[in-house]
Amino acid sequence: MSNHLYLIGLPASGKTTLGRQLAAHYGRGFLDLDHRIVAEAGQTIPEIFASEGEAGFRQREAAALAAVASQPGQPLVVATGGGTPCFFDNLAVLHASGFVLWLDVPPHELLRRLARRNQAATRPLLAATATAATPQQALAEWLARTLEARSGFYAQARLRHPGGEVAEVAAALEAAGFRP
Ligand SMILES: Nc1ncnc2c1ncn2[C@@H]1O[C@H](COP(=O)(O)OP(=O)(O)O)[C@@H](O)[C@H]1O
Ligand SMILES: O=C(O)C1=C[C@@H](OP(=O)(O)O)[C@@H](O)[C@H](O)C1
Ligand SMILES: [Mg+2]
Repeated sequence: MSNHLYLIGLPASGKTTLGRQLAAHYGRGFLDLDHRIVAEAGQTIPEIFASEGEAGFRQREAAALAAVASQPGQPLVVATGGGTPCFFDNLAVLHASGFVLWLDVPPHELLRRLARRNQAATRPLLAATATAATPQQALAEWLARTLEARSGFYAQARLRHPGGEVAEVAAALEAAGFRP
């Protein structure tokens, strides 16, 4: 098992964005689990959801995580997808193979980021909110509902942090016991 640094949290919490920055900061490789799933499937995330349903996507996600967790070589910074820790035994796999950071960004900030053009288009779970009569309200409700359902998983992270400047997050990680 490896010693990866995993980022977990709701969509738009910045797992991909901050993950890349942390990888550069620590001189580690960066891996986005969703990008790996897309490369292996030869389909986009919305295409996978359309052809195989969420169940098919979750199978692919668990398989991709298991492969990353056990891959030999240098430890990486890994951005997971928003649902990754909440299915199968993925949370145990995360803890067994690295340090888990929950990017806990307030829902009003997630709402602001996700309301931007095209953010819902690449995230099939949000697609229905974009075509709702009141998209902002539908998005806010989805975020509240999803945080409620997932917070018990997210809260098991070694560190809960709102994100921000990479040096600040790195200092918090090291104070919480992360060894680069
Ligand atoms: N700290 C931040 N401040 C403002 N916007 C951000 C921040 N982090 C990410 N974003 C923006 O939010 C959107 C989603 O970020 P992303 O890194 O893809 O999140 P995730 O991988 O958690 O879904 C992107 O448009 C990104 O530019
Ligand atoms: O929250 C989720 O269940 C999902 C989040 C997405 O990743 P991001 O959190 O990077 O948007 C992606 O894995 C898929 O659309 C499902
Ligand atoms: Mg992402």
